[in-house]
This record gives sequence, C-alpha cells and structure tokens, in this order.
Amino acid sequence: WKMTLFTCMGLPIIWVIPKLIGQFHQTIAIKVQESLAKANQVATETFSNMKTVRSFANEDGETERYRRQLEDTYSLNKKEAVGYAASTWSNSITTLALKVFILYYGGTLVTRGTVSSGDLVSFILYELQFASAVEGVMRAYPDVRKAIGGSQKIFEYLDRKPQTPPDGTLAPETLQGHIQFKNVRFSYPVTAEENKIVLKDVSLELKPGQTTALVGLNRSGKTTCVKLLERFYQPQAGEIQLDGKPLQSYKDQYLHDKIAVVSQDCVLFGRSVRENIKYGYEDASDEEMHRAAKLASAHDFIMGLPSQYDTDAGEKGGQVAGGQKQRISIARALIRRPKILILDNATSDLDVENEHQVYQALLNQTNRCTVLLISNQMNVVEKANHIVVLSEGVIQEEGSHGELLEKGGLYADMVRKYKMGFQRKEEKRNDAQS
Ligand SMILES: Nc1ncnc2c1ncn2[C@@H]1O[C@H](COP(=O)(O)OP(=O)(O)OP(=O)(O)O)[C@@H](O)[C@H]1O
Repeated sequence: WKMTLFTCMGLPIIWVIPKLIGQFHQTIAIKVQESLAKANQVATETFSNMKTVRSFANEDGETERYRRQLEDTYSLNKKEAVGYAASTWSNSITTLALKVFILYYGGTLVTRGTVSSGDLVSFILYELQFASAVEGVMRAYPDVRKAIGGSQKIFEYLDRKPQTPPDGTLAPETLQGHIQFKNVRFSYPVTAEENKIVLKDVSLELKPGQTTALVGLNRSGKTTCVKLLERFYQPQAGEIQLDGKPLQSYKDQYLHDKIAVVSQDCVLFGRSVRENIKYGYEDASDEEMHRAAKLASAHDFIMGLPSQYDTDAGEKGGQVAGGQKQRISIARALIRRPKILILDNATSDLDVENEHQVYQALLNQTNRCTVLLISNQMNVVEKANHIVVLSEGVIQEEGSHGELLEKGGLYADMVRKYKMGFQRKEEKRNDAQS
C-alpha cells in the first residue's frame, strides 16, 4: 500500500505539467489560425484585385506583404512545435522519474524486508502498464488542446445569435409594391454613438407603379435605405412597411423574389450570359430571358457576342465591358418580374444613349413595378415621378423635378452643379474634336 500511495502522489505532477503546456499550446494554436487567415486574406485580396496591383506595378509590394505575413505564421508554428516537443518530453520525463522513484523506494523496502523481491517485480510490472496507459492519454492531450484552439473560431460563429428577427410568414399572391418608411432611425452596429446615426427619423413613400428617386450628397444614407429594404439590417426605431404590413412579417425568400436590386458594383459569375441572366430563376423560358434583356437594352449587344447568350461572361464578368455588365445585371433583375425594382447607381457605366434607352424601356413597361432610383445623374433623376432629397440622414425636401427647382434648395443646387459639370465636359470634348 505504501508503494501504491507513492504512485498516486506522483499522478498529480504527471497531470499538471502537460495541462499547463496544453494551455500554452491552445493559445498558440488560436494565434496560428488567425495568422494563417490573415496570410490567406492578403493572397486572396491580391489575386482578386490583380489589375489594380499591376497598374500600380506593386507586385513586389504585395509579395513582401505576403512574405511578412507568412513569416509571422512560421514563427508561431515554431513556437507551437517547441510547445509540442516540451509537452511530449515532460510527459516522458515525469513518468520516467516516477518509475525511478518507485524502484528506489521499492528497493529500500526490500532491503528492510517489508516487501519481498517477487512482490516488487510484480508491482513494477503492473505500474509499467498503468504508467504507459496514463502516458498514452497525456500524449493525446496536446493534440486535443490544439484542436480546441483551432475550432474556437468555428464555435464562435456557430454560437452567434442573429440580430435580425426570425423569418416572417406572409407571402401574398398579389402585391401592390407600396413601401413606406415610417420615422426610421438607424445606425450601423459598429458606430452606435449618437453622432454616427446614419438615418434620422426618415419617412418616405414609394408609391406602387411609380418611380421615386432618392438623391443626396455622398454618405447621406441612400444605400443604407436599400440595405434596410433588403432586410440586411433592422431599424433601431420606426418601421418599414410593405403594402401596410411590417417588412419583417414577410417570408425572406418571398421578399427577395419581389424586390430586385441592381447596384453599381454588380457581380457576374464566370458562367454563360444565359446562366447569369437566369441566375436564381433557372426555370425561366428563353422568351422571358429575351424580354428582360430587351428591356435592359442588352439584347442587341448580346446577339453580337461570339456565342450570343452562351458566351462566357468570365470570372466576375471580366470578359464583358462595365456597361454591358450593368445591362446584364439589370436583365437578371427584370427576368423575375419584380414588384419593386431598386437601381442604386445601376447605370453609372452606361453612355447617355444606352442610359436613356434603359430608362425609357423601364418607364414604358405596361406592368410597371415600383422603382427606387438612386443616381448622381440628374438628367435621369428628373424623369422620376417623385424626388426625395436626403442630406446627412435627414429628408431635406421632396417633390417633382419642377417643384424642387422652383424651391431653389439643395436639389436645385445639385442640378445646377451637374449641368455646369456636364457643360464643361462637352466643351472639353468639342475642343478635343476641333
Ligand atoms: N457596413 C457599414 N458599416 C458601418 N458604416 C457604414 C456601413 N455602410 C455605410 N456606412 C456609413 O453610413 C453612412 C451612409 O452610407 P451610405 O452608403 O448609405 O451613403 P450613400 O448616400 O449611399 O453614399 P454614396 O453616394 O457615396 O454611395 C456613411 O457615413 C458610411 O460611412
């Protein structure tokens, strides 16, 4: 019993040392994961913005940034390896030390005649088996800690509670497309301080079948209104209603079927033009696709492409020009016959002629949808039925083009500056031609 007691007293030491080293291992494993993620981010960012990198001839700069990041990962990996070596080494040493002490203590008991040499040999044989089992468990321990460290981030994301309320249940067969912002107040989660409120008590109405333009200087909160309409965020106060019912009471899938958004930085996939236009609406017929493409003023140029609708758009739409990309995106939005169409600087890359064609087609639709138009092109904005002017998250003025011009406020000022800029561009072009 004395030797058993002696063995049991040694166990906490065998347990404590690997535990301490295991903690160190776990912390390092988390840092390795973070460092690897940063290195991958540099590589992904560089490859996806290769044109910008090359046009600034900064290949060496990006290589250096990646090398520095990898060096950081490498030094963390070295620390991790040292931790691993230390933990296996301390495991072996502590169990070996225990064996030596038991042999020594057993030897003295045999000399004193308390224990027979046969009993000592059988005890040591049992103890060896026991120690190798404990050692086996301890050897796996650092790997378990490393796995815990590596998976910590995954569980962090899995355990996050979404801030948006659960999906609603409404999916009515007919929808008017009447949108009302009622005293909406919003700030982004990262900037919750009072002075960073992006929308302050905004109330506006998008009437069914009408085009409403939302204009304002940069950072006035126009795109934020679109993000709220898409339910990417929730207003902190006030409510957005669709056909008189709160937006969040509608089914998410239904809402995204009825609301189509085309933004300035539209993304095409590395697939055929046909697949891009039918994206998320694969059951659409070719007739529907042609109709949408014609409305978006895209049909003619698509027919001129080498394989027409089967032409590959290239990665991120890299095989087609900016304006063509925008027209394909508009066709992609129109094919689902949305009840609400949001154009957020969607025609910024189109020339005046094509822009005119797109808007003329949209305005002349028989089954017209509610259109929210965000644009810096005042010649386009003036075609809207109603114009809302947003300034620093507050609605400054609203009315028709004529009414706002007469008022002589912010809108009239924007129109004046736009015309002056346009005139200067025309003069420059004339000078260049002559
Ligand atoms: N995801 C975000 N997180 C934090 N702040 C944001 C985010 N998106 C926009 N903002 C901030 O919200 C404000 C309004 O931005 P928003 O994009 O709505 O303006 P905008 O009127 O559409 O501008 P622009 O005409 O330049 O597109 C800006 O101050 C911007 O910095």
